[in-house]
Amino acid sequence: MKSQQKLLLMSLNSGLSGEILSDHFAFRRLFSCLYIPGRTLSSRVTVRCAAGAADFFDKEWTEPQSDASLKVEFDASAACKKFPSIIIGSSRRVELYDGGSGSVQGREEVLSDSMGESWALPARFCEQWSSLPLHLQEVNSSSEVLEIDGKVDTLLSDNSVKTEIERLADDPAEVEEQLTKATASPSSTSDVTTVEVLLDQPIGSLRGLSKRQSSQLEKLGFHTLRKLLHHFPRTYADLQNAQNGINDGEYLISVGKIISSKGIRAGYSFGFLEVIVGCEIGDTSSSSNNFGAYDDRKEKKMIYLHLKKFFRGTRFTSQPFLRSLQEKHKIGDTVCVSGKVKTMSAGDHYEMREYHIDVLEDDQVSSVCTEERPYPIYPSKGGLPPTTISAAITSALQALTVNVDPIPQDILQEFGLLGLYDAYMGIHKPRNIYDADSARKRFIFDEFFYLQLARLFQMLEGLGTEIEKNGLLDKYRKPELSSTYVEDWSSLTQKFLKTLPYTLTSGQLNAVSEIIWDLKRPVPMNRLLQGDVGCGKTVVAFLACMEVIGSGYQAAFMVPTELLAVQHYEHLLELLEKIDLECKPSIALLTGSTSAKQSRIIRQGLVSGQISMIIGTHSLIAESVEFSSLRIAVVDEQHRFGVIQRGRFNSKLCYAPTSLRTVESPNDNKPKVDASMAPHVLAMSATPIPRSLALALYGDVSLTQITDLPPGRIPVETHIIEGNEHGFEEMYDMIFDELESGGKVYLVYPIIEQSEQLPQLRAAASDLESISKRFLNYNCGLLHGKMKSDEKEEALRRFRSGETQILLATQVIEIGVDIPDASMMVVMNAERFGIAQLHQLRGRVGRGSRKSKCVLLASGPSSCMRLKVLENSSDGFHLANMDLLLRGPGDLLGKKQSGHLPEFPVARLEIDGNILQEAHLAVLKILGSSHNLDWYPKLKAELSMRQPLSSLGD
Ligand SMILES: Nc1ncnc2c1ncn2[C@@H]1O[C@H](COP(=O)(O)OP(=O)(O)OP(=O)(O)O)[C@@H](O)[C@H]1O
Repeated sequence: MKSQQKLLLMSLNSGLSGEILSDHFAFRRLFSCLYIPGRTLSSRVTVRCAAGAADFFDKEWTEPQSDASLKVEFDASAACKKFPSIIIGSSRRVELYDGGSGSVQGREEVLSDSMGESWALPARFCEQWSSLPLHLQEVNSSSEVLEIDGKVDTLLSDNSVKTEIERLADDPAEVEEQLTKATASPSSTSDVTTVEVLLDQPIGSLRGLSKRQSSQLEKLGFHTLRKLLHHFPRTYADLQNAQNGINDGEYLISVGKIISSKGIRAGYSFGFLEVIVGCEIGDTSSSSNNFGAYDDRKEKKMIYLHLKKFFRGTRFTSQPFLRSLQEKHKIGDTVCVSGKVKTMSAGDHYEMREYHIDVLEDDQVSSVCTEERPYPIYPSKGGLPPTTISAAITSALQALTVNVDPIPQDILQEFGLLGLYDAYMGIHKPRNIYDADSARKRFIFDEFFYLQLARLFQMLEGLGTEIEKNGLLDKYRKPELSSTYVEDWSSLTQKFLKTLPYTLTSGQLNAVSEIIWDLKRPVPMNRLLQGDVGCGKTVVAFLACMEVIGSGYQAAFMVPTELLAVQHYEHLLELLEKIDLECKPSIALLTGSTSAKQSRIIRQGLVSGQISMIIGTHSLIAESVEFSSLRIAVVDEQHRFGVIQRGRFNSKLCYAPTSLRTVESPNDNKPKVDASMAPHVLAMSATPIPRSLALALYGDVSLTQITDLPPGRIPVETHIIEGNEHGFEEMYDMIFDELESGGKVYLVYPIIEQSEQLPQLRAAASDLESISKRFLNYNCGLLHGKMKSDEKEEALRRFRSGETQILLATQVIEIGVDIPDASMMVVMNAERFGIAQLHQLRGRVGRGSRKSKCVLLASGPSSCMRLKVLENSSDGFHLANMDLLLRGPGDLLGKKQSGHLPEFPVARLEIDGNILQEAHLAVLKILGSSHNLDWYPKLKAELSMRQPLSSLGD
């Protein structure tokens, strides 16, 4: 039969389902169109597809089968191989609700409640698809079974639908066209209303919330469904991790019952709360346990988690206070506990000092324990229990519809993204951790996508002709890299280059050339210089400053700490020593410790132009500091500075180059700059960022990367040692050998003074005496954040000069400290530091030609495992990725970052650069096809609903 050859029969049992359908966007749209609120989930919908579409599937699927309720059971992977664009599992089934709680009935109620009765009516629904042929809109919602096939079409209660779909099926291109129109046509403005109406519904319209709860949610900023749905889980409980054995120092999530809760007064001004939770887990030690983690035959055992919180101060030791604490935790409550565990001397007892505890409702308990789904744990907000938030989110999810997505299907398809509906479900109700991860990807994509869309859209709007607009988009499609030859650098820059005690690496040379090219343009530069620790960024920035000074302007160099400011100042003075006196620029240092008198002299020098370069801390951006002609602001390790601070340089507009003492008089080659032009900004960072990021993010920020290290560097040999008695002896022996052979050693500590609460942590000041005694023939120094500025400088100076050979320090030395002959570092309680932080710390050694060592002392065997990545790699980018993987998926969400780049609630710029690139391409594609977004009304509406750009850190 003719139709048999070109028809694909698909029966959708249990709702509109079938992964394969959801992965082929044309089908998916068709189903979206056919979905009618009010139909029960058991309805079967069989759709006849065009021959071209049928070719997508293996032969047997093109043959109608005798069983009218043909099941979609096929080898999906075979189809995937044949058609790589089909990604199985990238979308959830087109289920409308989660599990049992989600019935159409429920949804209808929510919708009708929140949107008025009429919304749930088929006619109202079809209004959303105004461009669909009329008779398709008139489909009768009472059709229990809608099937279109030669054999079963009698079941159709409305022939018009059949006719239309059959007609469309004859021409696949037309199917596509109709469906595209249905979703993206400029005329389908009612879709836009749907999305806005849905996501931007006031929170009060949610079903199941009491007045008090909704006003509480309102107060906490959850004004709309959108706001609520963007309250992502902090982590997911995966009970499997407890089933697989527990190691000291591990992050554990477990469910159990509270068996005791006591507020204890342990001293005059010292009290603590101890909550004991008993959890039943699989006994891995049992020999009979060869079964899977959830196998019933597995033997169980109880473990006891002692959750402890300490309080210092007399008012925290009063009985009423302690009683109120203990009463907060009711014996018998089932709770989900997460945190780092420490083994206690009694077997099967573990202590948790930093933990989260969530009380579970009865129904949650069963879902956590039996479903094996990741269980989302929400951060509490403003005292509202996470369970209330979670319940509100569940209601909000029920109010969503599949067509809630403003991003067109073809873009989702092309970039392998979940639809928005699936993403919300995936993040809040994942079936497995991969669901949550795919959902996360979608939200990251959105963050990057809308930011870039808004920027480019605004820029396009400002342009007059189509040619100009296409020209702008072309610029973003093909970013050009430009650089300046050394011969074209100012003579001061060239002289400075010649006096350097080393030759620039090719990475440094390219970086300087790129930056100088920018400096010569009459528009403010906004450039990020990125390179791994110790690659030599400082000298590149110095050269950029020389270029500006050589052209008669001033430079400011801002660093996050006084230590670093002094270090850079002294380093620069040293480098300038060989420059002829008459052209030597005058340099000044301005920090919080600069005396008032000195500071006044410096400020006068800056205003008069007597000082051509200033190095300092954030005091540089104080209102009282003014410049005569500031032309470049270098911001070192800028992630330590807020965006606002950096932006404040812009207010220090430059005037004309006047009475500067520099040699080079302005010449004719000098660009004609606007006297009030904002200064160029050069930010420096060791945080690894993908190359595509800068342009993609801002459009006007350029990225320069140094990818090589100065020659002669020998990779730092890294040792992970367990901090037991034997480990410490081994470490001391290594220090001794290093000192004997003329090396210098940093000992890095997590804290300054020993603490009662954290007795397991080594402390810098407390260890000074014992280390000094142990290494009697050597001198020890101490450096930490609580010391006065001059004491810190002195400690560093003594270590640099070799007066001390051992420096006990805290993480103050993490950033920028440069003592090239320091050859060994020991990090105590290394697991207390993040991987990226340890990488930065380790970067303090191995900066010279001497072979260096780094010893990471771990508190227990499980921490050793985590630190192993540092033993195997010294690549900052790789380590940033590993850091994230090791911390687990829980940490992927809701992590705020600060710094030079916009703040993204979900995205992590160090690792999500590829998604950013995809979002960039998607934006170009969309704006390329519709400059004013008229073809994409949903997107246009979404843009207007999103936060203004300024709040994204611009
Ligand atoms: N081309 C080079 N050849 C040899 N040594 C160099 C070269 N460039 C820089 N150095 C030296 O390398 C050391 C590290 O340089 P610098 O402090 O600029 O690194 P950085 O990139 O700022 O590192 P960090 O991010 O750790 O602060 C310095 O002692 C510097 O003098």
